[in-house]
Amino acid sequence: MRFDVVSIFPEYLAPLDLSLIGKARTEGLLELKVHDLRGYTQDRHRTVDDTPYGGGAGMVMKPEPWAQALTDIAVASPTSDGVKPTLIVPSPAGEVFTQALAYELAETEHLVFACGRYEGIDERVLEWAAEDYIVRPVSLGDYVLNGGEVAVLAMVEAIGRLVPGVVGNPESLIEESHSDGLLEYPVYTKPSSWREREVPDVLLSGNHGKIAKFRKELQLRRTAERRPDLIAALDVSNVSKADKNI
Ligand SMILES: Nc1cc(-c2ccc3cc[nH]c3c2)n[nH]1
Repeated sequence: MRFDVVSIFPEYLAPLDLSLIGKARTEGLLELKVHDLRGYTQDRHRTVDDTPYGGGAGMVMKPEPWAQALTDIAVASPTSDGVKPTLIVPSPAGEVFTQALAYELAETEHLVFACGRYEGIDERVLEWAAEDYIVRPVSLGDYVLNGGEVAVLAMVEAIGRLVPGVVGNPESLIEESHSDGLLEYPVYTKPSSWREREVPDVLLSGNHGKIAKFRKELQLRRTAERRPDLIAALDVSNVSKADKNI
C-alpha cells in the first residue's frame, strides 16, 4: 500500500517515521512519501495562496501548484490494477472518518492526501482531480483544525495499522473499540491490588467463558453510557435484545 501526502508543512508529518508506521515503512509493508507543495510553485516567492473571489476573510490555496503535484504523484505511481488512486481531502465539510472507512481505505492500493491550509483549496482542484482520482473529502470529526495535517496523521495511522503485518498480533485488531460496533472493555494488568483498588475477580478466575461474558457486558454498558448513538446502530445479530437493555 502506498501513501502520498502533499502539504506546505511536510515536517508536520515527521511522526509517521516513528513507531508502527515507521517500522512498517522500513520493512516495506507500507510506502509513504511526503511532498512539499511549494516544490510545485513557479514564482520566486513560491506562492501557494491568494485572496478569495467573492471576498471574505483569509486566503485560498491556488489551484495550479495542486494540479502540478497531483499529476506528478499519479504519474509517478500508476496503480497495478488500473484503478484510479483515491485522493483524500481532509475537510470539516467531508464524510466523517470512521473505523469502517479505515477498513475500506486499507484495501486501497494508492492513497493520496491533500493537506489544505488557510481557508481551504480552490474547489476547482477537486473537480479537476476527479479525472484521475477518486476524490473523497473526509472530516476527522465535527470540530475545526487549522489544516489537514493532523487529520492525515490520524488517518494514516488508523488505516496503516490495518494493513497485514503492520500490527504484530492481528488478534489485537479484533477486540478494540468500534471493531464490533461497541466501545472496548476496560483492561487491567499487574499488580492485582493497586492503591486499594482490585482487579475484578472474574479476570483472575481463568474461566474464559465467564471472562468473555463479563467483557461483553462491560462493552455494552460503556457504550450505552458514553455512545448511545452506537447502540441504536448495533447489528442486532451479534447482540441479543436483552443485552441491548443493559
Ligand atoms: N475534521 C476537520 C478537518 C479540518 C480541516 C481540514 C483542512 C483544513 C484547511 C484549512 N482548515 C482546515 C480544517 N478541520 N476539522
